[in-house]
Amino acid sequence: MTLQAAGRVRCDRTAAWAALQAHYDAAGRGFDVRDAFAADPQRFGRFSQEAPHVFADLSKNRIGADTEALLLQLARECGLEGWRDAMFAGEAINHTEQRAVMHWLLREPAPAVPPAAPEASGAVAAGRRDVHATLQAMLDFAERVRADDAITDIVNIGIGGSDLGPSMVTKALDDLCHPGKRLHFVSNVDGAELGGVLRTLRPESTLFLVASKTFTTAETMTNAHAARAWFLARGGSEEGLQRHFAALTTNVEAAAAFGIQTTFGFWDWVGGRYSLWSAIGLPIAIAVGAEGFRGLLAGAHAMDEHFRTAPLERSLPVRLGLLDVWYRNFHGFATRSVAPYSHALRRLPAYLQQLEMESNGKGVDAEGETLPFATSPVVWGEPGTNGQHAFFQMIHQGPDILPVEFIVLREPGRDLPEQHPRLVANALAQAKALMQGKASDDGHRRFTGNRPSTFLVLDRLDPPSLGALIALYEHRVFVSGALWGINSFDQWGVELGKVLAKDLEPRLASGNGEGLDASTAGLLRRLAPGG
Ligand SMILES: O=P(O)(O)OC[C@H]1O[C@H](O)[C@H](O)[C@@H](O)[C@@H]1O
Repeated sequence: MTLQAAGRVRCDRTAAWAALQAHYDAAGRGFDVRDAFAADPQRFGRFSQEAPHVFADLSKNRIGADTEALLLQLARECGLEGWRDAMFAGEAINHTEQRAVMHWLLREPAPAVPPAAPEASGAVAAGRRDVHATLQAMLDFAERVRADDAITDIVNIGIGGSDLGPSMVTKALDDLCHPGKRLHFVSNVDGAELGGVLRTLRPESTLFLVASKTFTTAETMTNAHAARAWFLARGGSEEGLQRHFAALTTNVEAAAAFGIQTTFGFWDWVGGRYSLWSAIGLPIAIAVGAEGFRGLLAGAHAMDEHFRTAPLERSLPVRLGLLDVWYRNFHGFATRSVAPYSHALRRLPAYLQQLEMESNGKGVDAEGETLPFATSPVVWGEPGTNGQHAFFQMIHQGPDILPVEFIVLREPGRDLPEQHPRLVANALAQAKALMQGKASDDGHRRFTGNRPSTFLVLDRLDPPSLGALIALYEHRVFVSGALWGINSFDQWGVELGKVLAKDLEPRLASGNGEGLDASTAGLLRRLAPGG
């Protein structure tokens, strides 16, 4: 599909792009947030945004009202609204795989009366028919596992999108998790991970969930076969396998061929990194129950509606996505640090790395043409306050500007709530220090300030708020990807390494480097047994 056919215009081909460059040269480069606050008493209000379950303060960023106006013009000229509507209409916007992109459909509330006639496009109507029956079956299964005292350990075997979302969410909602169920996430093909978990388990009290959209991913299949062998070797029977293994996949046939009968399916229009809302979310449903899982979906749906209906200038995903474009393409800031001031959200940076960098880490536009500008920032981070005692030195005083995104909860979690004010004060202090800086005659003690940050606030870390936060990030990635003119929904960049690994593995035994480049051949010899 050409950009033009899709009603899209690549950002660098718009009038707004040139206007933004001129604006950057004239005012953006030298923009000082401290001066902007002094000049505009309304700045906090102007650059903060309420969205469902999430409040955002963008005012400590290097943007003025004129910057945002031009960025909004850019969004309109790029056809963002039409592209967003195409996603919500179920069009095959993932054109390199000829797939619709409808993770949002998984979050729609069940219709009071099932729709008789398809009122939307074919893909949406078909999806709507399937989603709720599958969801109900999965949630019923989750409730049965929760009620089954014989099952104490649930092992999710999956990688990438079949691991990061459920792993992050179950940690985030730990306060609400079933106290009698231990959840384990095994992703790496390094036997140390599965081996370490299996050592703590007994087959009769363990449920394995084999989570893989394709059911072909090498790491997951290797671990699933090893788990099955372990189960059978410890006295488990073939019938027992049926009670102790379930599959979460779009490839029901492959799961059956593996020997698993209990399968919860989903559809090719759910991208791996957007799949925690589907059957891939089963570990979440087991941990927090059907009601909790529905709460997660409801929060995400509220954010979907915000993204779908709010005018661009009041849309939080749009404002954040535009800021990303401004920083990446005009200021040249190459990274964004994510700093959740919440131990529970400690895996959010890892989750966002896949969501953002696998979606928008592309070097060609939708037509395959090489892009003359940068795309996804490197997303990285650690929970606060830990990061403060590690890399914040560089964020405060290093020569690079590293925008930070703080995520703060108004209400404390269950444990030691009296420590919460100290946590929150630290987040506020860091954001303030980054902006304000500190003058000193001694260069070592000088803080230049004017270092940008965004501050996201959730009232509490409950399923709806977390669902909304994740959906916010999904849509923000959509926005910047739309402007860059790329396909945010494929991931061809992960394929080459998979193919080469298949060729290299058998060579490891012999050290045979024939036909390989000198470096790989040399390493292979060094790594071969006795090398
Ligand atoms: O769920 P699976 O099919 O096993 O895929 C797991 C992961 O591996 C792939 O290589 C992709 O890079 C990811 O987008 C995907 O989430």
